[in-house]
Amino acid sequence: MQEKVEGLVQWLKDQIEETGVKGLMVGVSGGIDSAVVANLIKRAAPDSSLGVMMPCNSNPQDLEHAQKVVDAAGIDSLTVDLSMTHNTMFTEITSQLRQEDILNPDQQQLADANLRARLRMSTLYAIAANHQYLVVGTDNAAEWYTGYFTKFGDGGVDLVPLVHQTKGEVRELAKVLGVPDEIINKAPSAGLWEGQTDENEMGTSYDIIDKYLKGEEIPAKDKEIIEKMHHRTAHKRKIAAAPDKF
Ligand SMILES: Nc1ncnc2c1ncn2[C@@H]1O[C@H](COP(=O)(O)OP(=O)(O)OC[C@H]2O[C@@H]([n+]3cccc(C(=O)O)c3)[C@H](O)[C@@H]2O)[C@@H](O)[C@H]1O
Ligand SMILES: Nc1ncnc2c1ncn2[C@@H]1O[C@H](COP(=O)(O)OP(=O)(O)OP(=O)(O)O)[C@@H](O)[C@H]1O
Ligand SMILES: [Mg+2]
Repeated sequence: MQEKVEGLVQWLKDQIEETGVKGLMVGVSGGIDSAVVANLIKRAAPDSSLGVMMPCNSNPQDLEHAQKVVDAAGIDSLTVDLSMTHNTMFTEITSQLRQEDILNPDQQQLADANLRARLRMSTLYAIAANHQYLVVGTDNAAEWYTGYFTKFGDGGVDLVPLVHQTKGEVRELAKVLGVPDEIINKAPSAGLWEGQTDENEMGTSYDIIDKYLKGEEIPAKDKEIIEKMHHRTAHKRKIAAAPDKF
């Protein structure tokens, strides 16, 4: 794992060198993926790395966890509270829809959740432009393969260092990097609505997705869920479709 840490840190340093930017930044949620990225960017750019905490009508415990991550990593940080912006924007959007266009409650919850992820992306890019930093994403191999991220939200980033690491490998990296146990041991959540956990929403588990990615046998019902998610989200891993030139 130590070798992997060094390889990823070197890769991040190379990206700074090749692109000519001044540093790297990440949204810090209080979850394990962003905790690992915060530590990696701090090592790659000790004096020019930034963690941004962005509560958005979130559970207050997320912010406490995010602060613990920032403190343990020793990374510079700032907090931008997006709750009011989100309320105003979502209320204004839905008030403009015609009655017959009003979404069902599940679709509405998803639209609301994805708006939060995209407000975070907009915030990160506003700060990145100011600092001349790159925005570093946190998607791991399991999230990337299943498309379990918001297109142009948490998926809207410049670098994706963890994209070949299974969730299990992210946990191992977190231990080596000194991420607090409380963060390592909690259930992965997008925190996009009260009580959301990744594994409940997906209907399968990261352990099973990791096994699938390593070519190991998994139950047929999980295989079906994973392949369906992968197929349905192919568009998120490609650039926008364009017609042939004529
Ligand atoms: N075939 C196609 N070709 C091109 N574009 C296509 C398309 N199908 C849908 N689209 C477009 O994509 C949109 C749907 O994609 P998207 O907006 O991403 O939305 P969607 O995939 O429906 O939802 C995002 C999922 O990611 C989860 N998430 C989000 C953020 C963070 C985390 C986390 O783990 O922390 C998890 C979230 O809980 C939810 O399950 C559609 O509204 C449409 O605009
Ligand atoms: N409240 C938040 N403040 C700042 N960034 C956030 C916040 N919520 C989500 N993000 C960003 O969106 C990313 C995607 O969230 P995701 O839940 O997949 O990762 P995580 O929270 O780091 O880890 P876990 O999957 O274990 O919850 C986060 O890693 C982080 O960069
Ligand atoms: Mg999370």
